[in-house]
Amino acid sequence: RIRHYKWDVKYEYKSPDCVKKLAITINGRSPGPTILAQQGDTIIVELTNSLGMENLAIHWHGIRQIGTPWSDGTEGVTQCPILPGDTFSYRFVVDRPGTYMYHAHYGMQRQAGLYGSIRVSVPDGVSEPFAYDYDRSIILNDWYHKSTYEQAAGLSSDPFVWVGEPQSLLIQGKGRFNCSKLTTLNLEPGVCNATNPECSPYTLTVVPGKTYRLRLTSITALSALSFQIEGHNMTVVEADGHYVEPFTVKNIFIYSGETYSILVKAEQDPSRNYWMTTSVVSRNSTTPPGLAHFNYYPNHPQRSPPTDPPAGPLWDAVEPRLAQSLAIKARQGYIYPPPATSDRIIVFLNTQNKIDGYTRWSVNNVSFTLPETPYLIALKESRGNAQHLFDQKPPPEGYNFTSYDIYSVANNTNATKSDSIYRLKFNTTVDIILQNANTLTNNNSETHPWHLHGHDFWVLGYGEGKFDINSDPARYNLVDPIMKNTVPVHRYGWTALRFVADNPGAWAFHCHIESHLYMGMGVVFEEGIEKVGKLPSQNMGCGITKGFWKP
Ligand SMILES: O=C1O[C@H]([C@@H](O)CO)C(O)=C1O
Repeated sequence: RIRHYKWDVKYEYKSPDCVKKLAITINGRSPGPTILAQQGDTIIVELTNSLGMENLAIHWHGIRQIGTPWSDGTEGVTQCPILPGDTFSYRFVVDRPGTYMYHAHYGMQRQAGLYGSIRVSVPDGVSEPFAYDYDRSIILNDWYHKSTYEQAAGLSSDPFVWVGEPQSLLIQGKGRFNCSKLTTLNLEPGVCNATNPECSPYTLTVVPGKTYRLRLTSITALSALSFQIEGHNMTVVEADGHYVEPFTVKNIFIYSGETYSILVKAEQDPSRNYWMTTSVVSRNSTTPPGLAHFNYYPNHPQRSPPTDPPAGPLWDAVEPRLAQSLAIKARQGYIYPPPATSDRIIVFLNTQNKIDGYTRWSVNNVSFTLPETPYLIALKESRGNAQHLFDQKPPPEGYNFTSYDIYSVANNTNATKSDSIYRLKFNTTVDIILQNANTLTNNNSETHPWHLHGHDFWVLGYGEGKFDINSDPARYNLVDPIMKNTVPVHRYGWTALRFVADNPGAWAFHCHIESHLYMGMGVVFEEGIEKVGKLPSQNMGCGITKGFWKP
């Protein structure tokens, strides 16, 4: 079946947390429309850029784009940006059931509000390994009052201006900023309006006794989150489109770019409402929790619960977060075991660096920059000129394991910027070890959610401290590891992944924190480029392809 959408993308004033701000909308909405599809459907999104003065690209996060690498929507990697006024047609197949998302992948545009849910159901006649009565999508997000322009300019300035903590957390696009705190930012009357219906709390109405599948998606710019429903347990059943061996928790940790399905039964006292809350973990954040109503029918949806919202977990407790990461296993009966060995092991040391006075993030001391010609085009359509279009020197496969101290501020004066890429032999098995380290601040290491385009990977293991190639692989879970497309690397820890390079194209792999990617925290993989079909001409028009057009 073909599902055809026509989307118009523009800036509009919105008040998602009661504070009026320019937000990017799709057909007037942020979050944008939910894509509802069935496994095997073809999705066509005809996207018109009505932003007026800004380019655009949309990434379909979690969709592998098998056979359509040009529809991945990653500006600079798989396509030229969509220019103001232009219409671009994304076409791809949703080949697996599960919970996914879409969002802007141009500059730091995602955090201006361009995002939404993708929900792919199983084909008719196929049943899922768990039961529920109702299915709902909930997107968690953080929200800044400053514009993307101010933030991006600060990040690429010397002296560096950090974006800081977000002002609000949004649950399904709604939050609530305390207007009395809006003193210095903007004093125009009407800028903060606590009675604006746009920022009335999100409510999920439940029928007593019924079970709800909540598809949680985090699309935060910065924050790692905990999500909890007062007085209710939740059973985790899906992660990034893969069934999880069920486990029950009181709160779930979710990192930017991840999705989870949880089952919640409405089995508490039905005479009242309950809080759903989300709060920041892993950063000592000033951002207040986001609040929503878990509304037992027939109570009024906007009636506040009689209790105080439950406090989330302590922001700096790493143990429970690591424990959740370790608890996520593939569901019995749905295990796709990884190949027993790999052909190549690449270690990615994550560091914060100063390069020419600018604050950057690096992988193995190389900070990523995008080339003028997107890689897919450079590799496919450069007519023999690819070597001039990006740095051909292969980027490093690891770091100096013996001498590098991950617990100290690095003296990485040798760090560089580069647009070189990792070229993977087609159909080989690749292991990636994400190694965390200290930032430029003493005694500080941050959590980074890494997202891979075009593939799912097996999560083989997590550990604390420095990964040891001689002993740690013995701890890998090769029996029932979950497959995901986004995974956290915890502070001062490592995360080991395995994937098969079987999807012809050029694929980004990066930290899903918007500012960190902007500051260079990513890499690109190429595999099987010779198997990629002819690129649609709509992907071109920048870099070397500018010269292809003849009147
Ligand atoms: O990239 C970042 O920069 C700041 C800080 O390290 C320097 O101000 C921060 O918290 C980040 O995550």
